[in-house]
Amino acid sequence: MQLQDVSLGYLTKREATLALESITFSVEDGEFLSILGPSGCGKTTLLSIIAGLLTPTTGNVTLGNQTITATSNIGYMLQQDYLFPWRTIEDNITLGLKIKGVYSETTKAAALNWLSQLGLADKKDLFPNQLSGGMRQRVALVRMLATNPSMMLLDEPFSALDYQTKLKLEDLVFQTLKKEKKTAVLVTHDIAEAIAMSDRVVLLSPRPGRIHHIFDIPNDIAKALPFEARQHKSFNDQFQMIWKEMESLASTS
Ligand SMILES: Nc1ncnc2c1ncn2[C@@H]1O[C@H](COP(=O)(O)OP(=O)(O)OP(=O)(O)O)[C@@H](O)[C@H]1O
Repeated sequence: MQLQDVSLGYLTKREATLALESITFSVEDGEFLSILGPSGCGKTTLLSIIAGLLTPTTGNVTLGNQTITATSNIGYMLQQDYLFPWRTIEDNITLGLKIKGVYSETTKAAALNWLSQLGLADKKDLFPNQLSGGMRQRVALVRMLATNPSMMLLDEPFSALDYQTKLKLEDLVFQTLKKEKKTAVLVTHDIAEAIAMSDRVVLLSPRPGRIHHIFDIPNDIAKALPFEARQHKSFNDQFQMIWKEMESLASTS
């Protein structure tokens, strides 16, 4: 996936806001990339552009050789799980298949297999309000995987969870996406989460959102499970380095 000189301005009746300016980077196939930055720097806007939901004012975004659009095969996992409360877990995880017109015995079996791999086989006939927050996010992960997307977009998917659940789910998501060799882009406020999960971290500066720096996470951290990565002796050095850069942004904005 490639972003080339992407800028986006929001126009309201009162004012024009340049939310993003000259954003250029690429994400390699199978790479896990995080976008980090202070509130209002344009992270969600950037993710919406990558998803094809917003069209950049200038520049372009391509996946393979094609410009990304809202119909590109991209999966989402968001802070809220957005499961439909009146549908069973099975109906929720197969809904995307039905919408895309690819629902069949084979694709349904694959979705149920994911549910089983993520430890929720016995929950398929329950409704979302009968599950814990962590389980619901696992269902959201299954729903995303069921349509076999080319790329996964994760917008703060762990931030509403308690700390223990969050750490466990980070490992599960990381392991699953790596096993499937999926390309993933994560938006987060959390420096430690970005380091623990990613191959690279893009730090945005605010007003307008620009690339401040792209950090390469050393392999011994990037390739380890997030929980193990957090225990690594050089993890804290990475944290301090990115923390200082974020602090410098806060003091200049
Ligand atoms: N629909 C909109 N109309 C006008 N301005 C907008 C709109 N959405 C976002 N903005 C502005 O664009 C800028 C970037 O917003 P965005 O939500 O992308 O930032 P963010 O980094 O995701 O913030 P946060 O971390 O707080 O969620 C902000 O100045 C915001 O006020």
